[in-house]
Amino acid sequence: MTASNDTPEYDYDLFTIGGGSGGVRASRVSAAHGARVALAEEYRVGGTCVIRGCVPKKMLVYGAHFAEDLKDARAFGWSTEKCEFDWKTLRDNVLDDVDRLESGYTETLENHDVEIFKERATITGAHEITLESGRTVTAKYILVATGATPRMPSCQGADHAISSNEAFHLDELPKKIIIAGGGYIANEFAGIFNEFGCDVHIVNRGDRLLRQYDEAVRDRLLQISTMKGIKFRFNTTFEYIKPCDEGGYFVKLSDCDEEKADLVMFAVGRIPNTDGLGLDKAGVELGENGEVKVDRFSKTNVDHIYAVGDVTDRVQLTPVAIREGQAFADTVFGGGDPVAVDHSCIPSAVFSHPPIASVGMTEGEAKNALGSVKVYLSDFRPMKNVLAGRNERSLFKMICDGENGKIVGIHMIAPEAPEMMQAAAIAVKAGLTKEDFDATTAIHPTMAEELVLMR
Ligand SMILES: Cc1cc2nc3c(=O)[nH]c(=O)nc-3n(C[C@H](O)[C@H](O)[C@H](O)COP(=O)(O)OP(=O)(O)OC[C@H]3O[C@@H](n4cnc5c(N)ncnc54)[C@H](O)[C@@H]3O)c2cc1C
Ligand SMILES: NC(=O)c1ccc[n+]([C@@H]2O[C@H](COP(=O)([O-])OP(=O)(O)OC[C@H]3O[C@@H](n4cnc5c(N)ncnc54)[C@H](O)[C@@H]3O)[C@@H](O)[C@H]2O)c1
Repeated sequence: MTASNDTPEYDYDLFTIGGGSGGVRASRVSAAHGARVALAEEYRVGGTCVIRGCVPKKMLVYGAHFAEDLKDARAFGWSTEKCEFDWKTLRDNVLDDVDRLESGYTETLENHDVEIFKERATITGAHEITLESGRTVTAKYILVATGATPRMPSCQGADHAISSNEAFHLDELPKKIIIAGGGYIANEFAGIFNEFGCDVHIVNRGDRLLRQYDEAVRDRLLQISTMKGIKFRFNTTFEYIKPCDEGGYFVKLSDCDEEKADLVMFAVGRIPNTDGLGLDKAGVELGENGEVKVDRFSKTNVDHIYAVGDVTDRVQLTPVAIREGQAFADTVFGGGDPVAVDHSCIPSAVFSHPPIASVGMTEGEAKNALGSVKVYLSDFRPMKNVLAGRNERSLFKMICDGENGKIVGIHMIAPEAPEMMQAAAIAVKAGLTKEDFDATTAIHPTMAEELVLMR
């Protein structure tokens, strides 16, 4: 594209606010299409996923899993009695790798001639952006890719609690931690802290964990997590958090006696970052949770302002933000037909211990949508767990359309379930049937072979 020749009246063809998964992809690809691009990032280039989300979280999950592997190793003949865990070593290695990734993302943008402003940006006019330093610039298009921020409930003393942002930087591990929430972050960090030997308590406002996942895998996670020592309380809210003179906090939950904990963490959802962004100055419409409202091409009600990623509160996942950023760049600067992201059948995973992975409809959703469904189950103890004496069963569940056998959902809880699900999701997205799976020869001995052997 040759937008630079078409728009000499603006400083840039595109100004992206937010250097996370969506903003970086959109900026890099727009620049590759020939646009003159600038990007503002108020914290660190790479955004939530790279700096304080998926990537460092997954490294902690790996680190935590050694606790079980080292224990299980004894049944395989290894002596591991003298093994010790040092939190600071893991924390610092993870933070060093985050630094490395941040440099990589910055370099990629610079190699594509994207100008980076390492400061907060706000919209101050239809095409005008003002940087924290006071500098004002103009752009033909503005992309809002500001992500989301942890929601902090408003009980007395809520400011004593940490969010996932701080969890990566702790000076020491808490002996006892109370985690509010029952979603992705609560379950992932409960698994991490529990494996490191902390006494973990999950407190959920509602009556179920991970409500968007299939009931069978959710129940299995609750059962295994309880067996591993994580404590759960449902239908409970926080009344207060008060600091204790000798360190830690007094915590009062509804219907419970006051108790002591070393740390309280809130993981109760994330709210779109639109506060004070100046979207009102440009007439951009927001939804009731502050999310930027967009059409299927990620365009707001204002023709030259687009939004991608968590700030639109469609699906808060990195690969979705990246796809939306790519589609935006191709639509606006690619010179071809507009590209919309298909938000159906998105696979996802919870990196709990063990992890959950899922694609498509749950059994309940399928029954509501289709009426007649056929469900196949495989409930098994992985070979490695049998030898290790680990009493943890895995569960695979396949939901098919009762009329034509088309697979409409697969749900798993098993070691490496997310790795297996990525491949299975291709088949579900492509509309394959149970017969197609049955026609595929198993790879033996694997856990994944259960996918083609289900009855
Ligand atoms: C603990 C945790 C674990 C997660 N794990 C996973 C996972 O395993 N898999 C997965 O798919 N997803 C995961 N996610 C979700 C994933 O991180 C997000 O969906 C993804 O990062 C969204 O990308 P984004 O570009 O929309 O926003 P972000 O990556 O949040 O980027 C937005 C950027 O905008 C910047 N910004 C905001 N306002 C301004 C402003 N006014 N001026 C300048 N800069 C601004 C912010 O500093 C931020 O860097 C996790 C999230 C968390 C919190
Ligand atoms: N593996 C992954 O892909 C991954 C990992 C982490 C985060 N994420 C993304 O980040 C988003 C945010 O994660 P999250 O775990 O914060 O939110 P979530 O929406 O997954 O879960 C929020 C949970 O908090 C509970 N809750 C709400 N208010 C509460 C209160 N006052 N007290 C106690 N419980 C309360 C809800 O019932 C719900 O169970 C996710 O929706 C997901 O899109 C993805």
